[in-house]
Amino acid sequence: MPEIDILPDGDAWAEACAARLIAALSDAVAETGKAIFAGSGGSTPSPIYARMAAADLDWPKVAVTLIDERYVDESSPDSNGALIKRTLMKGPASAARFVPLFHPSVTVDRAAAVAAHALAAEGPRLDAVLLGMGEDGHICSMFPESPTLKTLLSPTLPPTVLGVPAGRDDMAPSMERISINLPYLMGAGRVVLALTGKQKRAVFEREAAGDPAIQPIAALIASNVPLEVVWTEKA
Ligand SMILES: O=C(O)[C@H](O)[C@@H](O)[C@H](O)[C@H](O)COP(=O)(O)O
Repeated sequence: MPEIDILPDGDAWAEACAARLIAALSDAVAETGKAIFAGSGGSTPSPIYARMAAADLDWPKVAVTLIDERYVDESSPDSNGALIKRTLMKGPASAARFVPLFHPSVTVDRAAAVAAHALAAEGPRLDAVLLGMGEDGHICSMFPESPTLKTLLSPTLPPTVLGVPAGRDDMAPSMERISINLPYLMGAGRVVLALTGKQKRAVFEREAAGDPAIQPIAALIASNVPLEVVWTEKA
């Protein structure tokens, strides 16, 4: 079971998450002249993005992408691209370059293939990743009941981006999605899993002890993803 870093309140929690991610990006810029950040959607990351946006970083050298996206363009309220542009890429951070996962295409799988190509062109690894977790235990678009789950969790594939079909029950996404796979997380510099609330902590502890073949959190742990879990009770 990975250690959970427990923060006293929402401010300290958001600050701790942002500081870890910014440190990883800053180290990557110093070492390689560039850095890649992949962020989550959902409601959890906004206060973290607000703090990252205020950080002193060489933003023109940073590429910002997503760990997953709904198959919608940025005019949709469900677009993670629109969310990250609005909450992270503002002020000095607007000088970063956005690498979308959504591309208009005939099918979600074709769009994912275009995204995989574009992301591979940015470099072999993500320097900093911010993950959120749903109360069903999903991270990225790795949903318990999705037919794409096994492929997304295969540790032996190269890092890539895959299309995820919509499903009918609560354990599958309600819309088509696009997601990075487990090997992208295995090769990442730092991976912060930002959690809030008693319920998510209980889900995390249950999932961590689960089956790596079908439970994403267990798969991350089994594959030695450099996971840093940062929790506070109330954000
Ligand atoms: O929805 C998304 O874009 C992310 O793919 C998803 O993994 C998210 O991080 C969790 O569902 C948690 O969402 P909340 O932060 O809203 O609880």
